[in-house]
Amino acid sequence: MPVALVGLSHSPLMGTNQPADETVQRVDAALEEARAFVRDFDPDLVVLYAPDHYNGFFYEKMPPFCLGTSAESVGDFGSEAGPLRVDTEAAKTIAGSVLEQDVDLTISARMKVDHGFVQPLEVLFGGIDTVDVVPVYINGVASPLGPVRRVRALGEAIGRAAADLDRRVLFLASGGLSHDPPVPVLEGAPPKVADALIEGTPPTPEQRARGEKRVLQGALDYVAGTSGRRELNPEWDRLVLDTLGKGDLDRVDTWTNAWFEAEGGGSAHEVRTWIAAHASLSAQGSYTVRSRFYEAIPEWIAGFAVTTAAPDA
Ligand SMILES: O=C(O)CCC(=O)/C=C/C=C(\O)C(=O)O
Ligand SMILES: [Fe+2]
Repeated sequence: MPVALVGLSHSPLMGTNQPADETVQRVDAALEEARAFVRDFDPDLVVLYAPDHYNGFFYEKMPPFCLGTSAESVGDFGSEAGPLRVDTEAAKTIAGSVLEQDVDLTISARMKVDHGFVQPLEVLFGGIDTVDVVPVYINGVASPLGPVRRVRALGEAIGRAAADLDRRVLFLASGGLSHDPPVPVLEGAPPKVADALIEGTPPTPEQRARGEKRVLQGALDYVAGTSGRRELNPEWDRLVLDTLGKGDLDRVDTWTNAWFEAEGGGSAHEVRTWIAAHASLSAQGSYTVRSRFYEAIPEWIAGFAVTTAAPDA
């Protein structure tokens, strides 16, 4: 079946804490190129790999991966709230096939998602209800994390499952690359924060506003060079993009979580979504990158990339 891939960084600060006009114009051009690629491919199903930022997944039960047979956006950081257009039948078929392939997978019949899922749908498709989606959560923030080879195994299994569908499937990765925004951490958290991370008590509007302000302040500190957090790392980001672009997934298998954090910061684990999407594409043979944009954008706390890829003929 026809397949294609788009990799897209997300940032909750896109549109609110804008970098210089020239940067915005370059990003817009890259996004327009990705939109043209998607229009040309004309997918009728999007397998969307994205992380969560303690809006849908909590430590009471924290799965490494979860496929939604239905999903609803919480609407954080001004992202669209409401139900995603999940193709429940396709989601169930893919989940069943993955499990049959000996890869464990949690499913959710009522998955809550945040800007990590919503932003790529808004950017590429103009909203959360314009294209059929199978949302796949990949834990990229809540330690402990398993080895990235398990992400590859999941991605390949989903790729094989998608091949059995009579659909035009776009594998879409949301997140990464190097970035270290102020996302809460359970270890050492004060009791109230720990409770929220474990139990997932929905934040009040005031609490949500405080979290969003904290991220904005984090970005202002990044720009000023006073954040004290891991700097963006363009060299590392290019290495990651080169390796994924070449389809060298055996090398990816050797990457450790400690290396991700040392080189890319705490949220660099979001690259897991890119690994999953490339593994899905690789399940149908070799592929070639069709376009690639990269720029380190401190205003968005993001090593920011947009890439497209398609199978070799
Ligand atoms: O601190 C909070 O309450 C919210 C933190 C948050 O959601 C940060 C998100 C950052 C990204 O999604 C990112 O940079 O990838
Ligand atoms: Fe994120």
